[in-house]
Amino acid sequence: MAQFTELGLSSALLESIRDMGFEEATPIQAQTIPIALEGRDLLGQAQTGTGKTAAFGIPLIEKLSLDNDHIQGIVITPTRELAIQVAEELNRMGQYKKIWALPIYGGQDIQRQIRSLKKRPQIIVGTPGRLKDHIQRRTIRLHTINQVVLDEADEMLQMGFIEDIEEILSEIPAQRQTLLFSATMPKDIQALANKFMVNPMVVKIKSKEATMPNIEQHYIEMTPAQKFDILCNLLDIQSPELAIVFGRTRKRVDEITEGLNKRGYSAEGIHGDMSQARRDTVIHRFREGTIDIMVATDVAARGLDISGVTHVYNFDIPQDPDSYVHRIGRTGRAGRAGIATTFVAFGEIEHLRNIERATKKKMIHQPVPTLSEVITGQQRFAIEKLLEAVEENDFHVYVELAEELLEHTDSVRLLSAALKLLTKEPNKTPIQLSEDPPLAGSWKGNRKTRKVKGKSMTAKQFQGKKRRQGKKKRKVKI
Ligand SMILES: Nc1ncnc2c1ncn2[C@@H]1O[C@H](COP(=O)(O)OP(=O)(O)OP(=O)(O)O)[C@@H](O)[C@H]1O
Ligand SMILES: [Mg+2]
Repeated sequence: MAQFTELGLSSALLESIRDMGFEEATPIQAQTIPIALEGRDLLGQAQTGTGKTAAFGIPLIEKLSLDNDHIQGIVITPTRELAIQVAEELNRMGQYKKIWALPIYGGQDIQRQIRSLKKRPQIIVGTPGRLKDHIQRRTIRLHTINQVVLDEADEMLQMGFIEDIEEILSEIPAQRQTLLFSATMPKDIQALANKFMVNPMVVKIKSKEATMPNIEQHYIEMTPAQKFDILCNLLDIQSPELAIVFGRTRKRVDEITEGLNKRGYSAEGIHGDMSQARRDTVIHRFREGTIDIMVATDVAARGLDISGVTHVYNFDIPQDPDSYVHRIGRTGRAGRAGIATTFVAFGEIEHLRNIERATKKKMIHQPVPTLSEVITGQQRFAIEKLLEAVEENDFHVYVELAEELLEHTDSVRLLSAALKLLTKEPNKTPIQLSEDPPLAGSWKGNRKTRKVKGKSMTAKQFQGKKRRQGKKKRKVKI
C-alpha cells in the first residue's frame, strides 16, 4: 500500500481524497497514477472493487487546466447508471479544485443536457450512443479534449458499441492521452488499444484468481422449477443487508421481481427496457436501502458500486466467465466481505466448470437449503433484531407494559412468544415463472459428444464453435 502523499498530487486533490475517507492508495492506484500523470497511454487491469475509478479519476482531475473553460476530459462507460456514478465520484474528487463532471446519457431529456453543457463542464462522462448524438448535433465538440478514459471497454465491445467509440475517438485530437480500465481484458481489447492508443503501458495487478478472495463463492444444483423457492429460502436463511439477483433476460427479471413482491420481499427490478426515470429511482432506492433486493439483467453487472451489497445471487448462470466476474464483483468491494451464490440447472454444470477454469477459483458446492435451515435462519434474524432493539434502548414507553405482563407470565414464556411473533414464517404463495431453457451450449451428460441444435458435435468442434460465438456480440438484450 502506498500513501497518496507519495504520488505527487496537489493539496486540492489530497484534501478531497482525505474527505472521501481513503487512507492509502490501492495497488492499481499506486501503480497507475504516476504513469497517468506523466501523460502516457495506459491499459489498467485490476479486480472488481479495487478503486479503478479513482485510479483514472485522480490523474484526470489533476491534469485539468483551470485556465480554460472547454471540455478537457471525456469518460465513456457502457451503462447510464455507471456514467452517473462515475461523474459523482469525479465531482467528489474534484470538489476543492472546483472541477465539474457532467453525466450525459440516453433516456434523459436532451434539451436539459444541452443547457447543462452550456454551463461548461470540464469533464463529460457518457454512454456511447448519447455522446454520438450530441456530437452529431454539435452540442458537444471534441477538439478541446486531451484526456480520454474508456471504463469497462471490453463490455462496450460486447455490447456492439465499437463503431460508436471509433467514431467518437476519431474526432478527438490525436495528441491526447487515452486510458482504458477494466477488471477483465479479453484479447480483442488489444486490437482496440493498438488502434487508438500510442504505445500504451499495461498495468495488471497480479492476482491468483480473477475474482476477489473476500467473496465467498457457492453454487447450488437444482432443476429450473426449484429456482424460485430456493432463492426465497436463501434470502430467509441469509437475510442479506442488500442483495442483487441476476436474471438472464428482461422478462425473467420482471417475473422474479413480481414473484418476490408477492412473497412479501421488498424487491425492484432493473433492465434496459425500463424508462430511465424508473431505472434511476430503483438504483436510488436500492442505494438508500428503501428496497433491499435489486433484480437485474447484466445491465447492473458492471462497475456499480453500492455499499452494503452483501449477497449476489446468479439466479441464471452468467453467459461467460467475464460476466460472472463482474456480476459477483458487485459485492466484496473495498475490502468488505461478500457471498455469491450461483444457481446451476443440471445441464449447466459444465458451464460452471468452465467459469471455474477461467477464474482459477473453485466454487463451493452447497446442498439445496432445507426448511429447518430456513426456520433457524429466520429465528436468528428475529433474535438479531431483538438484540439490536435492546442496544438502541429506545423503548421506555413499553417498560411499564412489560412489568405488568411479567406479573402474570414468567419471562421465558413471554420472550418465547415474542420471538415466535417476530420470526417470519416461510411464505408459500405459489409462483410460476415462464420456462427459461438451461443455457444453450451446456454439456449434457456425455462429455465426448453433445447436441447443438440437434446436431452431435465432438468436444473440440464445440469449443471451436463456442470460440467463434464468443467473438460475436451478446445476443440477449440487457
Ligand atoms: N484508496 C482507497 N481506499 C479506500 N477505499 C477506496 C479507495 N479507492 C477506492 N475506494 C472505494 O472502493 C470502492 C470501489 O471502487 P471502484 O468503484 O473504483 O472499483 P473498481 O475497481 O472500478 O471496480 P469495478 O471493476 O467493479 O468497476 C468505492 O466505494 C471507492 O470509493
Ligand atoms: Mg469501475
